[in-house]
Amino acid sequence: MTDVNVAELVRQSHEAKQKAYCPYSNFQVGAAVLTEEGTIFTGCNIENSSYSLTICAERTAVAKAVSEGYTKFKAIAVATNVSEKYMSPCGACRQFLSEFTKDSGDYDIYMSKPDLTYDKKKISELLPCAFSLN
Ligand SMILES: O=c1ccn([C@H]2C[C@H](O)[C@@H](CO)O2)c(=O)[nH]1
Ligand SMILES: [Zn+2]
Repeated sequence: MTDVNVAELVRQSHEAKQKAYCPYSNFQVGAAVLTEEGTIFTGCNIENSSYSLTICAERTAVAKAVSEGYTKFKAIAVATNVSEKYMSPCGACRQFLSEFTKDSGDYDIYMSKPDLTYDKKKISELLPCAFSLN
């Protein structure tokens, strides 16, 4: 079991934000997910000219982790350039992140501002009554 270095996870989410492919919204988002084993996977939002095909940063990071064989998460950090409030994930991402509470337990999400301050919540706080087949 790995301890969470929150400052490092938040820092990596902001670094990932720089890779955002967002020519339509110019709204950069980064994410960094920490696995139970201690590996960090990062991701950014990836937009598309067919707008609805856009992939959010949170899902990019989790897809990278899962496709490398990691499904147990301790925490995920999300970064934007918004300094007025802590931005929380969209509904689709909340459901996507909830899926992995089955393997991980109810893990933490750190929503952060550009100054690297953050708000911590549980995935279940963001999406109570998540859809689940079991
Ligand atoms: O949870 C979210 C919500 C939005 N976005 C991205 C999608 C789009 O590229 C931009 C503006 O909505 O932000 C994310 O990456 N994560
Ligand atoms: Zn999303």
